[in-house]
Amino acid sequence: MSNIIFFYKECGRRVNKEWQEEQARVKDIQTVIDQKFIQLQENMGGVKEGVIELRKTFWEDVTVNLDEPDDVIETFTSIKQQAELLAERERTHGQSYKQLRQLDRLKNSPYFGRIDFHEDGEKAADQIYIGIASLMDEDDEQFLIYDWRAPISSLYYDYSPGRASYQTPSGMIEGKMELKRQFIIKNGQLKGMFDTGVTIGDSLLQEVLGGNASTQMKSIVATIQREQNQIIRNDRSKYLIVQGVAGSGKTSAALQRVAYLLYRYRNTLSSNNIMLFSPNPLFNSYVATVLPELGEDNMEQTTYQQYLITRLGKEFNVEDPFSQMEYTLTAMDEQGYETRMMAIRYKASLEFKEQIDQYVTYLSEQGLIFKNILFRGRKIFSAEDIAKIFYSLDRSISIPNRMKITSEQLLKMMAKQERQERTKDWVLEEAELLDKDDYLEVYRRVQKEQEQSEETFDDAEREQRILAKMIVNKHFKPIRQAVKRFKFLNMKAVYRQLFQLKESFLWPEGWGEICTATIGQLQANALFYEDATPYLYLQDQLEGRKSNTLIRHLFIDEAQDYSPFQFEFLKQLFPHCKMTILGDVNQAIYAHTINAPTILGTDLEGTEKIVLTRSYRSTKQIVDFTKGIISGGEMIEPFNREGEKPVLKEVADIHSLHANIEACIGRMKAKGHETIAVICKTMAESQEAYDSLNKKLNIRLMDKNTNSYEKGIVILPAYLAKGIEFDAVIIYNASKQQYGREYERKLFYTACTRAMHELHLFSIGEKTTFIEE
Ligand SMILES: Nc1ncnc2c1ncn2[C@@H]1O[C@H](COP(=O)(O)OP(=O)(O)OP(=O)(O)O)[C@@H](O)[C@H]1O
Repeated sequence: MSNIIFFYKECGRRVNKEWQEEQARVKDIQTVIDQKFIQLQENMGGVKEGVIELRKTFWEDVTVNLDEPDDVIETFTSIKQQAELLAERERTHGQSYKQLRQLDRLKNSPYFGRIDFHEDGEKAADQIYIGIASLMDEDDEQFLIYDWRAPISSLYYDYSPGRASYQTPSGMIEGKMELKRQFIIKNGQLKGMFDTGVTIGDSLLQEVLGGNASTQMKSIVATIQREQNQIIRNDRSKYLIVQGVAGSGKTSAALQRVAYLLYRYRNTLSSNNIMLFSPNPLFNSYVATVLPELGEDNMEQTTYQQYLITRLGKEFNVEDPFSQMEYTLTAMDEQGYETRMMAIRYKASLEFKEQIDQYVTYLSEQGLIFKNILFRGRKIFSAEDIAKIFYSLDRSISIPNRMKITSEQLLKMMAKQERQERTKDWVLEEAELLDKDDYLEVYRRVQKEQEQSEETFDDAEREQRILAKMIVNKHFKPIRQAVKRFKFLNMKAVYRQLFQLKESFLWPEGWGEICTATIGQLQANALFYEDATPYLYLQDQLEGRKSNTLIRHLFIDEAQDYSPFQFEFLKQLFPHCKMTILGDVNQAIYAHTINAPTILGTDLEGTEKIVLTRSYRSTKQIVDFTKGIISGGEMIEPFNREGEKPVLKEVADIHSLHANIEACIGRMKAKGHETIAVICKTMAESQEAYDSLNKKLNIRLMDKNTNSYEKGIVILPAYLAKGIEFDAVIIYNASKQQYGREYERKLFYTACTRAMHELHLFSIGEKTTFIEE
């Protein structure tokens, strides 16, 4: 940073004067912020007291009168008005609190950029200062700072001085950019400033990227690159697909895009309308601070596995993708391995989806399997009865609608059975065991009936009748609910049957073995990861789609890991959503991606594609090394940041490996690297490495349940390091034996591209052939 200050102070009187003017402006802005802060606090005090007072006196201003129906309505209206008033005050208070936090952030670093833009037809250029939020002057008339997401701010990211234009809701504005300046302001002090050319502050980017890796992702608003800005501000496409090389800023751009959308559509879109699907829980927490840092609430975050568990977790032991990955990487010698690999690939494909669609057509005519409905252990409807109802309905009605009609008919018939049940002996017996609360309830109902009915009944008889009704109703309730939720469909058996049908389906080679393995698994109430999506897809075709309409924008990060089948399923789940899909084909590490299309190749209507080829994470030396691992790596351009060349060392055995790694870690620490990762191929290898290295080093083992990490030394398998980065990376054993199959090439690439400043590779014996000479 000192270079930049030095540069400016040494550049003569003119520059010095400008420096002073800018420093003075920073001071002036601070004064305005202080005034606004005080004013807002005063207002807030009033609002806060108002809220407390209103909560206290809530019932005093409400007239409660329940005598006549009209009075009840009036009371209800009065409570509603009071509640609305309170909610409004609470909202105002919440907003003011948010503004206070925003001012606090601005005070430290009010802006990072300035452009002087001379709009065509205007007399002079305007000075536009750009920061993470906008700020008006004391009279709320002029912008002192423009939000980085404002239309005019895009000039800063898209142009160098010269002719420039930007889009506004009312059309294109053209003009000339006369100056583009970058600032570094910390703790309210101007620390550096320089005028920039084409790209935004190469030097500033150097500074930012040269720093230590962080355990939480940072916002990049001050240094967004032009190509990233195209992603962030894209308003048009239904599907925005970003293929970006490792470290090209896909995740960063995605998060700034969320902030942009929240700003651009602030009247219609809020953070709970946006969802991010991320690769694992660790990644979820890694990115969780970016939006709050920008003054926005976090979007909804989930992983695909979390979704699967919500829907299937109660019925099955659902395998997670990491266990599947561990299997595909370690079980090569186990019996049935090839079959499983084949199954993983086939069940991820659109061919399998088509077979399921065909199966659904078949089920429309025959073959649906139902369950008996039991009441107190007694069958009240047999599976056959239900099948009869279902298949007696007109075949032109869709399956989900027929399910609905069947459910309604069953409910009707159940109501009849329920009435008959009330006179049975067990009801009387149970009545004797009722507790006090139940009796009170019965008494209350008896009273009510008495008031309403003109006939006179024997109270005891009335009581008995109500009691019986209550008891039977209680027992029927869960069954009724289950029927409403179509639980009478034997979904597990229907899915299993798919693997038992031979005729009229076009099954792939090896299908017989796939079927045996799948059925075995289902019988143990377990579901392979590759079965979970097809299972839910089939269920939704039969029971009706469960679509989420709250989410209006979906972000899928690490999208290369999703299968075409999963993508179809997601589209069905989020039918009205716009999607931003980000990934890197070279990091497609799951077995289903072998020789298969990824969703990054999607070409649906409304798709726009952006390719990022510049890598910002790693030094030039690391990028030059990693681009040699994959085919087509020539197109990857490193950002010009120098570092040491990656080092590979072949060692004789595991003892020597550990001794070398210990020494290497010692050197890394001495150089000031704060996050150092020993990346293994699998969890099994990570555990082994940990057990040994742990004896001498303070080291943490990360597994699939880890959801945050601190600075220090960590050991983890490559597939969990996805999306995150470290100052220094040590590849535990880059041998030919470990990384020998073509399938492991991308895993190896993913591991190596996690390094920001230093990469060290060790190999027991001969190194992998993925490393070029
Ligand atoms: N414009 C930028 N300004 C500053 N830093 C940037 C910029 N773009 C990317 N970076 C930095 O580069 C690193 C990689 O970014 P990010 O993780 O978003 O890339 P990615 O494409 O998602 O990577 P991967 O696919 O390898 O997980 C991060 O440290 C990020 O802060």
